[in-house]
Amino acid sequence: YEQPTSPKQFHLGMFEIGRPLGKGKFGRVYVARERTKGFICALKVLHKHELQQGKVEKQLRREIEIQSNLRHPNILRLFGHFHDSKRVFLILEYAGKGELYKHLRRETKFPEWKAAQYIAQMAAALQYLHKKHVMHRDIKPENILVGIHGEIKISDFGWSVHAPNNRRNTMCGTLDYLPPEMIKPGSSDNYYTEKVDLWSLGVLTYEFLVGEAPFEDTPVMTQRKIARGEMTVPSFVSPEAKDLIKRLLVLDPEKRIPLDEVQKHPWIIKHCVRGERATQRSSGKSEQ
Ligand SMILES: Cc1cc(Cn2cc(-c3c(Cl)cnc4nc(-c5cn(C)nc5C)[nH]c34)cn2)no1
Repeated sequence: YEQPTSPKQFHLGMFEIGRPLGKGKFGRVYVARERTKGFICALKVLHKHELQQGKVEKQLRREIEIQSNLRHPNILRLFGHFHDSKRVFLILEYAGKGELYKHLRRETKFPEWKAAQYIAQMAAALQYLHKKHVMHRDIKPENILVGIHGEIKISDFGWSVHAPNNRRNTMCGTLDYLPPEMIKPGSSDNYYTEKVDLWSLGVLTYEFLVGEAPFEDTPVMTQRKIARGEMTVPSFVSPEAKDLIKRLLVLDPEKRIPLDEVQKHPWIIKHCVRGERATQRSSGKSEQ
């Protein structure tokens, strides 16, 4: 389908609402078809009173402002938004294979070739974001969707901001993905930059390959392990993958491997080179 022209005003009557696709903290997502052109999208419906109670209106405004200006194959498109008396509606790109974390839970962990291709796509999307001085700040499997061709799409820019950010924001949800600079209380220059996403990329790489996050523990222990960078990589993880994880999970944000080097890392090159072998491997035809 051609993507919707951008009429200034969208409204609910323009859409035929289909089955619910999922639910989040402040609402639900439905598959929807835009009536005039038959364009399929995902309609995220958020309830205003819940947004007010959760004090997340400003965050939603930022999510809309940031995500509607992004154009990248590994970032979920936000085509538009509208509201009625009780609800806010986000018109989002429909990701044909759904939520990545459900695939990860079902498969427990990903084979190295799949994890490497996902991490290469994440690095490309983050490089695009960081060039625009946007940091996502909430990279985790729950905020990644899978497109119809198996490509991944970062979604949920509710925590994204323009870098650098001097304000401390109370984060909710899992601590697992937080970098040390966001949990260390009272560090003098308690500002952080887009390098927070490099740490989260390291946590994501680990979780794709191991099936659990590297610092997973009780909240207190998790914070302590993160602050000390204490984690062990199981022996079944290849030395190349372990090397990339270790270069991302560095306490000093300035010493984390930059995204352009992530994309040239031996583990990424080994699994993502565009040759016949790589495609054979990814279809599982050749030796693993
Ligand atoms: C509120 C709220 C719910 C969620 C989580 N969530 C995201 C989706 C979703 C989006 Cl935003 C876009 N495309 C999707 N495609 C699917 C899907 C496709 N298949 C075959 N199965 C599913 C499920 N889900 C999509 C749904 N829930 N975030 O905020």
